[in-house]
Formats: sequence, C-alpha cells, structure tokens
Amino acid sequence: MKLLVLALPGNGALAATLAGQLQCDWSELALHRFPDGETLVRIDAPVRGRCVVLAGSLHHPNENTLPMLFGADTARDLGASQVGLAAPYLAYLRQDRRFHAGEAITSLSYARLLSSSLDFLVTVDPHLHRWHSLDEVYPIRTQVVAAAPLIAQWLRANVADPLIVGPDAESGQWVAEVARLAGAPWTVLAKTRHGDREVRVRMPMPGPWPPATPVLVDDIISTGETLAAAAAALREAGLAAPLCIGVHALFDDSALARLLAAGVSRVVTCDTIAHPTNAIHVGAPLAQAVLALASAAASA
Ligand SMILES: O=P(O)(O)OC[C@H]1O[C@@H](O)[C@H](O)[C@@H]1O
Repeated sequence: MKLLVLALPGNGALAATLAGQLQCDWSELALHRFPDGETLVRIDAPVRGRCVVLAGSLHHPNENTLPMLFGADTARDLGASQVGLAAPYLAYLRQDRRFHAGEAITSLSYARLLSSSLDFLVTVDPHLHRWHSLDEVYPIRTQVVAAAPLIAQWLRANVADPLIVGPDAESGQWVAEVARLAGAPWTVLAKTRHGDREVRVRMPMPGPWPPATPVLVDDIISTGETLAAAAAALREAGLAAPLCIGVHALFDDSALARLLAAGVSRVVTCDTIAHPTNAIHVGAPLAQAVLALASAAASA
C-alpha cells in the first residue's frame, strides 16, 4: 500500500511528523483564495492508486472544512485508492442534541458532510458527551487516539504528587483514566454553565485535601472560563496554584491571560492544535492509528 500524506493549509509540521512516522511522502494541498472568498485547491503530488491521508486539525471549522472537502474530492477524482483524514481536533461535536426547539444537531450534520467525502477518519479525544463512541456519529471507519496515556506520561516526568482534578462531572471519564495511569488521586468539581462565556464551578467536598499539586485536566480549552473558574474554586478552598492541562488548545485571544489571572501556575496542552502551550505530542500514536485504518482498507 502506497501512502501519501497531504497537509491541509498551515499543517505542514503535522504532515511531516506523520509522514516521518509512516515512512511515506508528504505534500501540501495548495490553496488559492479568490477576491470573492472562494477557494481553489491543487494537489501537486501523484495520487493515482495511493491511499491519501489529509492531515490537519478542524478548528475554525467554517474556514477549514471546505478546503479539506475539496482536497478529498480532488484526490479521489485524480485516482486515489482511498481518502482518509487525520484531524487531531475534530470540530462540531459539542452541539450533539437539540437544546432548543428548531436547532440543528450540528454534530450529525457535520459527520454526514465529512463522511460523504472520506473513507476513514482518525482523531484525538473527540468531545463525546452523550455518545459513547465516534462510530455512533460517523458512518465511516474511525479510530480514536486517547490523550490520557500521553498526559499521564508527561505528569510522571514533570509533576511530583499530583492531585488530578476535573472541572465538571463530564470530565470524569478522562480525569479518572489519567489518574489511574499516573498513579495519582483524582476528583471532579461541579460546574454549571450559564452562557458561552459564563460558568460557575464549586468544590463539591469540603476537604481536607492532600498536600499535592492540583492538576486541572480538561479536553477543550476555548475561552478558558471553565478552567479559570475551577482554578479560582481550588484557590478559595486553600489548595496550591493549579497546573492546567488541556487536550485541544482552541484558545480565544484572551483565554491564556484569563487562566493566568485566575492563579494558574502553568498551562500545558497536547499539540492537536498548534499553540505556544503545546508540550505533549500526539504524532506517533496518530500515525499508528492512520496505519491501522489504511492497512485495513488495503486488505479489504
Ligand atoms: O470554558 P471554555 O474554555 O470556553 O470551554 C471548554 C469547556 O467546554 C466543554 O465543552 C469542554 O469539555 C470544556 O469543559
């Protein structure tokens, strides 16, 4: 099976890492933006008979998704045997039900859109709240890379006596796994969300707390409001300044400043979205997941 990794615009570093791990070529999907906002993509590498893996995170999805879909269709049109996507961050998973009458269930609409152009999809810690598996959302072959072992490994090397803390009940799934793998105690706080930028977090138990370094762990940091409120709750309860670990660094313009102002000692993220806080690397397991799906496709 001949693989080609095709970098989505701005994702050359990810593509180079994947190609290095997979020992195959990579090329960039060339993109031209016309004055009216339309885009033209071009593939400069030979794709006929090859399994083409588009590589790039889908943050800012309204901007990044169409070029990816055009790239996938073009690869198929030029004779690719299979077309897959390695998207370390997969967007539109939070709108997973109709919260108010008439709303779109965007997770499902987006999944149908992507699945119409792709044979397989690989991602890292998709935000699955009400679903248990990505297969319930995406009808194509999928493989999920778990960030928990990578976070636990980083913790073992960098933090003595961590107390792993999730900001809400929803985070219990990955917080418990990180704690188990790091051999550390864990707890979750109680969060209520009152708007896109308004959350309240309280400590559900009075303590006493072990003399440990609190480590807040969450899947997504977007505005930073959740972890800032969690950090403030920890400080009010008398715990030390917490370290924050996020898997996906969506970070709006003020998120990092908001976290530091809330008394966080350091912010660390996985490199699923390029950001100065990236310290935990997902490239190797992501490549393994790509290989598993591409090999399955070749032998089918
Ligand atoms: O509070 P911000 O950073 O905006 O949003 C991130 C939070 O929103 C949830 O969906 C995520 O799981 C995370 O807890």
